[in-house]
Amino acid sequence: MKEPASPPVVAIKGLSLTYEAADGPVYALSNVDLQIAEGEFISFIGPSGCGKTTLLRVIADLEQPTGGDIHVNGVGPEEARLRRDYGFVFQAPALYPWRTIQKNIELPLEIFGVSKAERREKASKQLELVNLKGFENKFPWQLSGGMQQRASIARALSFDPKLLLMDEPFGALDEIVRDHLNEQLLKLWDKTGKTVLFVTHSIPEAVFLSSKIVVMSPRPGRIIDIIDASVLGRDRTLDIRETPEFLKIAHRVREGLRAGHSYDD
Ligand SMILES: Nc1ncnc2c1ncn2[C@@H]1O[C@H](COP(=O)(O)OP(=O)(O)OP(=O)(O)O)[C@@H](O)[C@H]1O
Repeated sequence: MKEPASPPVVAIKGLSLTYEAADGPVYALSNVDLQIAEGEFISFIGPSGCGKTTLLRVIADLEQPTGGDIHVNGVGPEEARLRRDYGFVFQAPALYPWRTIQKNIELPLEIFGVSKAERREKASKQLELVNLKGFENKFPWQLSGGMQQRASIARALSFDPKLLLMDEPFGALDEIVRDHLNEQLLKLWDKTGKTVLFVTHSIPEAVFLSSKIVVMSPRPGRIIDIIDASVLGRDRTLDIRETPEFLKIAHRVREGLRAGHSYDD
């Protein structure tokens, strides 16, 4: 008999968000429907202004939608946030320069009042997961950009959230470093079984990392295609990017982006 499907980690129905700007309304999200299952790696891709960041921020309870429904692990975004269901990684590592790497990773735990011994243990586990063992006593400025971003991933994972939200985390890094981090992130995903929501502008990055790719379009911000990439398996290495299966998915993403592009951009 078939196992009953577990409830979606993120369930979004008819979601809209309109910003009231000085020169009129901005339709950042319009009628978005999306279901994300546990353990998926979902990338959001689309041109600037299509609402990728807004969608992530709504899920993280950093913005309030103006219409529709959203549930995260079966509750509203606020309750999920208070329950610490999310970790958030931003484009800039945003580490505190006066704290060591260890102390930066411990920070969310410190805020939540976790004891010193437990903080140490949890931070050490995450340091190992992102391959930063041995760098715990360094300051952020002593680390490369890629290492700093790995430290901010460890910080987001410090209280072991079920959901990792990543807003263009590798956008500012050069291609070689980015490739390397993509491989490490896939391994981390496989090891931890987290559900990852990842914003990117890069087609190869989206296809390489994801189990599903959500293609978005601006004015109004909306989803125009959802592409299943599970045919690529979970155990991927960078050379998968040369395979016909990979190129076929990349082609479909590109077609989606082209169809949703307005040429007055
Ligand atoms: N606080 C705000 N007030 C008014 N408009 C906003 C606000 N935040 C975002 N917007 C607008 O909402 C739209 C969606 O923005 P959002 O940042 O979500 O897009 P994005 O797809 O993440 O873009 P990018 O790829 O450039 O980061 C854009 O037109 C943006 O200018």
